[in-house]
Amino acid sequence: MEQVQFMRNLIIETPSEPGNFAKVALAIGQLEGDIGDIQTIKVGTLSTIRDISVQCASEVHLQRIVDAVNAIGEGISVHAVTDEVLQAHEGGKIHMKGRMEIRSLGDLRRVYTPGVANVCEVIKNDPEQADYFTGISNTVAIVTDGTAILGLGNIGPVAGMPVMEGKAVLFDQFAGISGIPILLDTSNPDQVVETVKHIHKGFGGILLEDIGSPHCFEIEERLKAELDMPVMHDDQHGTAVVTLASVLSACNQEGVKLSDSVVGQIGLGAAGLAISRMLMAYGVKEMRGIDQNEVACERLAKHGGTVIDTLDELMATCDIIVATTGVAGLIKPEMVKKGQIILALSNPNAEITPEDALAAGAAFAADGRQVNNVLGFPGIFRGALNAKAKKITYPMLIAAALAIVESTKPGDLVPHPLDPTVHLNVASAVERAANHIE
Ligand SMILES: NC(=O)c1ccc[n+]([C@@H]2O[C@H](COP(=O)([O-])OP(=O)(O)OC[C@H]3O[C@@H](n4cnc5c(N)ncnc54)[C@H](O)[C@@H]3O)[C@@H](O)[C@H]2O)c1
Ligand SMILES: O=C(O)C[C@H](O)C(=O)O
Ligand SMILES: [Mg+2]
Repeated sequence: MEQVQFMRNLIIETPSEPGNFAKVALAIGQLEGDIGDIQTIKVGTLSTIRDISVQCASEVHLQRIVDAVNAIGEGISVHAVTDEVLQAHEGGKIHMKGRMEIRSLGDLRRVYTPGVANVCEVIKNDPEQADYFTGISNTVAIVTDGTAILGLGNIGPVAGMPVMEGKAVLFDQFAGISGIPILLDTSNPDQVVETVKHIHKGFGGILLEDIGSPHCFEIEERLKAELDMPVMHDDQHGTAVVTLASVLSACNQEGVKLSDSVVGQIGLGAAGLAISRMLMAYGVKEMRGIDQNEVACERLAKHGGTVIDTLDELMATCDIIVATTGVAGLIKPEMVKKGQIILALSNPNAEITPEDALAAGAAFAADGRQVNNVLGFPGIFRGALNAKAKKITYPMLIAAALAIVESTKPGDLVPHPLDPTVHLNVASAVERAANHIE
């Protein structure tokens, strides 16, 4: 047999009758695939689905095994071949779970009818009691139309669901917030605003996620104006907060002032424009920017930035470079200026890897895995919800950025996302800013 090199999991459906799994095992075994763990995912009356791990020698060997299983016929088929990342997503990453266990009829009557009716009456007579007797004030809608999923582009809301589930897991783990994905099948600002307004009563806040530009700007502005609750487009402001924090940390460590620095922003979409606006508001000496889209460039100019004609010119004239284009490898090592700070933030793949940027002479370099809005949005919403804030204001965002700077260890650009103190510090700074406490 060829040398064993890797393991894959095959999701295989068989009719729910004895003997069918044996046929699958035989087909795999005859080709010298080595069966490991077997997990039954679903048992239905008609068919059963199992996750079978198989060690294979190569991709070609794997394909032969898949073909052999499919060739059995008789209702047996391979639905998917997964790896460890896909496996971590099987069944989805989130699940709505009760906070009470119902063990007795007494419990049932307290948690459900008739007891619950009294709670409904309490809330009917004083709607603010919903803050105490429901989970609404601790629940945030994660709303996407799927038009700018990471740097993958307009792949639709369903394909973007793994990102939204990921944001929900981060909300839960870092801020104790229930995040509920809402997938919209429209990008029309009127319809998005109308839909979110009609569902907002079940939520304490709205996180807009991976909604592309330019429609994201109108959607966020209108929702902020029309709803009395925290609304934030993560890719704009969550990213801008974390970027400001990392730029401040880099400047502190280099002994330079942001107000003496020229910053170049590559990509002026949702993330890029918000980063530019925040850095300008924070007093950067000059904000330069470039985008392949003329309207995006005009937006930067309208907000006081300088549009630059070529990427080479931008790279050659700025002390700090931030890139949010979604285009992997856009920045070539030969474009990097010695001593530059380079934040290439596109996910899943950066415009230049930190290793390449540092090797080319950058003083500091990071990518979108390190400088990531995960450092911002959980704590920002925790703080806003704690303060019962009606809006997420600019001072709250600046407070969040400064809390991230304070949580950063010397020598680092940003804190470790698994360091729970950063999320607590951001939450507390945002809550204080919302309550105008210095
Ligand atoms: N690290 C983070 O926390 C973080 C947060 C938000 C977004 N991002 C990343 O930033 C990227 C953009 O996200 P977005 O929400 O701003 O998307 P977007 O679609 O709103 O903006 C992308 C912009 O880049 C421009 N662009 C594309 N190719 C270009 C090129 N070759 N030269 C110049 N401009 C170019 C587009 O015209 C557009 O204006 C994504 O890859 C996303 O993963 C990272
Ligand atoms: O999702 C992330 O990892 C960060 C950001 O929201 C992005 O769109 O890339
Ligand atoms: Mg995003």
